[in-house]
Amino acid sequence: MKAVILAAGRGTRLGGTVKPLLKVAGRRIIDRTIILLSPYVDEFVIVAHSRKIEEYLEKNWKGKIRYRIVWNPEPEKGNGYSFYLAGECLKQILNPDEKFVLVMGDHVYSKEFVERAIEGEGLICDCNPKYIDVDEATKVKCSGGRIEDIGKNLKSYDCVDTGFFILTPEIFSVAEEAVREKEVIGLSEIVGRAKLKVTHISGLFWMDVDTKDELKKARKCLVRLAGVKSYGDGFISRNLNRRLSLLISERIVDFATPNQLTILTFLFGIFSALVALVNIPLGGILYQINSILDGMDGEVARASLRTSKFGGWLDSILDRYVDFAFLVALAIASKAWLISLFALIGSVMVSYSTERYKAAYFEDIYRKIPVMRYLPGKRDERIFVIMVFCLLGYIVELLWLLAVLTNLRVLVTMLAVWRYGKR
Ligand SMILES: O=P(O)(O)O[C@H]1[C@@H](O)[C@@H](OP(=O)(O)O[C@@H]2[C@@H](O)[C@H](O)[C@@H](O)[C@H](O)[C@@H]2O)[C@H](O)[C@@H](O)[C@@H]1O
Ligand SMILES: Nc1ccn([C@@H]2O[C@H](COP(=O)(O)O)[C@@H](O)[C@H]2O)c(=O)n1
Ligand SMILES: [Mg+2]
Repeated sequence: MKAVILAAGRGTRLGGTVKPLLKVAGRRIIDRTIILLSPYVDEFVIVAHSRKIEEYLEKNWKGKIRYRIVWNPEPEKGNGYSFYLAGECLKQILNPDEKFVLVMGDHVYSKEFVERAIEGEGLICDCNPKYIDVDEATKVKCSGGRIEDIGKNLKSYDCVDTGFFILTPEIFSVAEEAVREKEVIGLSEIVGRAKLKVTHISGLFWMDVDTKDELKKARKCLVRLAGVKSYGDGFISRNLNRRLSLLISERIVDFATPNQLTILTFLFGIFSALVALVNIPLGGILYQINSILDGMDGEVARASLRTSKFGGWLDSILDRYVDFAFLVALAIASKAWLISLFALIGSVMVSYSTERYKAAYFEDIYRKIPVMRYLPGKRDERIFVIMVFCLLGYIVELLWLLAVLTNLRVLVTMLAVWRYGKR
């Protein structure tokens, strides 16, 4: 499938910025579009006006994707003219009934939106837009599953235009006719004339980034939506830690990489263990802060489409070292060596048992065996309990609780896998 990205806009409301090169939640808009469409698209046709786009693609995408640039020297003629120029190029390479994707260069889409939209037909519309200012949106009046009327100033409308289209080459004749008749032509007029089919998608994230406020909102939404893991977060993480880590993640997503955050969080965790050697209450507080910060790497990774097997593996490995270091600090402070050993083994085995399930069954245990999600003893819960007991000064009691809780959880995990998780 081919994809057209209209990237010839002048970005007037953003001071002439080349909007497709704007960084939103750690990814330039054009990168996010290419990454999300690449599983479905074998060649991109990018309509551009700025040489910066050509230079950027040359530096970052040459050899990784097939693309060609169509120059639009007259962006003032409207995005319909840009689409017409793309058509003049696409007509040479598309079969008569071959579908292709058309997206706007300044729109940001979630992975879930693209997965649904790519299966659609015609103009992808949103009946219940949750993230945009509807007053600014292009509205669509439908009749019989097709566009009856389209424009920003419609009084009566059924949905809004998401800027995502699944088209066929027959649209090009409509574009040619429109360009012959008018000096300035909008894409809306072309698809309106064509009475394009409409596919409705609702409740999924997409945004048109035209202003600084929309840029900030898109970043915040992407971090919050993609930032949280679907499963695997414990009670403390879901109800406390994520609320705090997301606030930080949305402020640093454009400046830090997931792996940098993993390493920084690890160093902070080791620091909390060293502090615990001399001041257990303070060490406990720092350990809980470390636990909160440990959510940032994944949040930034998911929001910026930069998750990696290595990063996830590194995150998990370094968490074990932090847990080990802190429990060793408690053992030294309490001199309760034997029970500390059992607490240490149990803590590591909680993580090992769930991660080993993933390696053995190639499934997430929390997805496959839902009851596991409610079993206490996940890292966020352990660390919060450790902080409380450190503040109260009950270290030996804490070590006994951890030793019993963690090893019992591993036993229950084995029973749960035996009962529910075997193939
Ligand atoms: O003992 P468990 O809970 O199994 O340990 C898991 C934990 O290390 C995961 O780390 P991640 O960064 O994904 O989870 C964070 C927690 O560590 C923090 O405590 C919490 O506050 C934060 O919100 C995140 O949930 C590893 O990825 C797993 O591999 C590991 O099993
Ligand atoms: N450097 C990293 C760190 C983490 N990830 C991914 O995030 C998951 C952990 O999510 P948290 O929000 O709980 O930290 C981890 O399993 C990886 O999938 C990453 O890709 N790179
Ligand atoms: Mg993490």
